[in-house]
Amino acid sequence: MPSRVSDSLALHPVFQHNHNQYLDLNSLEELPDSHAWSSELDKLSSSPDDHGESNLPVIDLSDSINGPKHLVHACKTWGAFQLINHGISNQLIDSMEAATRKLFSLPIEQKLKAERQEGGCGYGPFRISSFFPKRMWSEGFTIVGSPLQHARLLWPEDYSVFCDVTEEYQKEMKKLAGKIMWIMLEALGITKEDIIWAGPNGEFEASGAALQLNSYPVCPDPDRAMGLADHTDSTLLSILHQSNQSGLQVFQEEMGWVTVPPVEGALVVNIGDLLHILTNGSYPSVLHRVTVNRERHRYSMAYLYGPPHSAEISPLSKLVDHQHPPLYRPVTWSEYLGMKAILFYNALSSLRL
Ligand SMILES: C=C1C[C@]23C[C@@]1(O)CC[C@H]2[C@@]12CCC[C@@](C)(C(=O)O1)[C@H]2[C@@H]3C(=O)O
Ligand SMILES: O=C(O)CCC(=O)C(=O)O
Ligand SMILES: [Fe+2]
Repeated sequence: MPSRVSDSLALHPVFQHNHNQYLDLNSLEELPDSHAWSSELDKLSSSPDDHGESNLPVIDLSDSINGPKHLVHACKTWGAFQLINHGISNQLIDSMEAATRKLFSLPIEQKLKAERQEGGCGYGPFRISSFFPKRMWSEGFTIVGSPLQHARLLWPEDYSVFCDVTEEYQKEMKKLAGKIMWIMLEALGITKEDIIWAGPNGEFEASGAALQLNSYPVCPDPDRAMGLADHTDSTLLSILHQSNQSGLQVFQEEMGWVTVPPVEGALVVNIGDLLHILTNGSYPSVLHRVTVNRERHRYSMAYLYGPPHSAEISPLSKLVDHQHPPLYRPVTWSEYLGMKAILFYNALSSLRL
């Protein structure tokens, strides 16, 4: 069987890591015991289940004939795909990646000035870290709305460049996410009238989102380290840019862990738990994780897209009948994020009817 942390954690104890003792991962020549995952996992990079290359479909958004049907097929079979010709300019993506690199290259003491507090925005380990006995080989920065408050702490003289690029990036990602949502939903026969919270024009104006910037420094012992442990996103969908270094893997029932190599100009889209609920399981959320390497520092930017925080999400009535009863009870995004923080791998199944 493929190595999944979810398989080995029957119970989900919450580990209180001492994050006051931040380690500067960029300066370590050996893997400290606090970051050595070998006892929890099979070898990460040389697992026989890792095919080493991606079969994740590459979808061309500019192909109006075949694009939508390929996209929908990818959602049903993989829960993820790579998207090309998506309309987001290379220049904007490059600027956002440059801002991400600039942020993580700050000295650790400086980054800690913008440390994330309980579940909010700012610099720190992944929110799911407390479910694991070992620490991950990564650092993150979470942005919800404007990063102004934190950017001011990081660059007192020069925060506007970071704020401007994140604002523009989030604006463009929001439009793209809405577009992808409608391709997926229309294929299931869903129209604008079926989703009240999509707003009068169906533009998902009030949708919620977070922008998660991630850094995975080079690692002295990558086979025993974990960049980001396996998880599903608590979103409708997530749109990811990865720098030119592989590391992301998606879990596919028949193949195990499959590496998603960076494809020039492509964004990786993956289905989250809320779209799984909304579509009554037609589009399943996908388990994914990140491995690390000893050659190149890897960066990623994940746009985590969800419904308005207080909208009740439940299986769409058009997708439900006698043969297909609703599989999940209604839940709001806020409520679900709270559940994920306590139940983690069991959050989705706890909503099963
Ligand atoms: C909107 C959100 C999804 C997220 C929790 C958050 O409030 C902001 C950070 C997101 C993230 C990114 C990395 C993986 C993840 C599981 C985590 O620990 O923080 C996701 C959360 C999620 O999707 O549940
Ligand atoms: O870094 C990556 O490739 C994946 C990041 C991710 O899964 C996330 O931020 O939710
Ligand atoms: Fe993720």
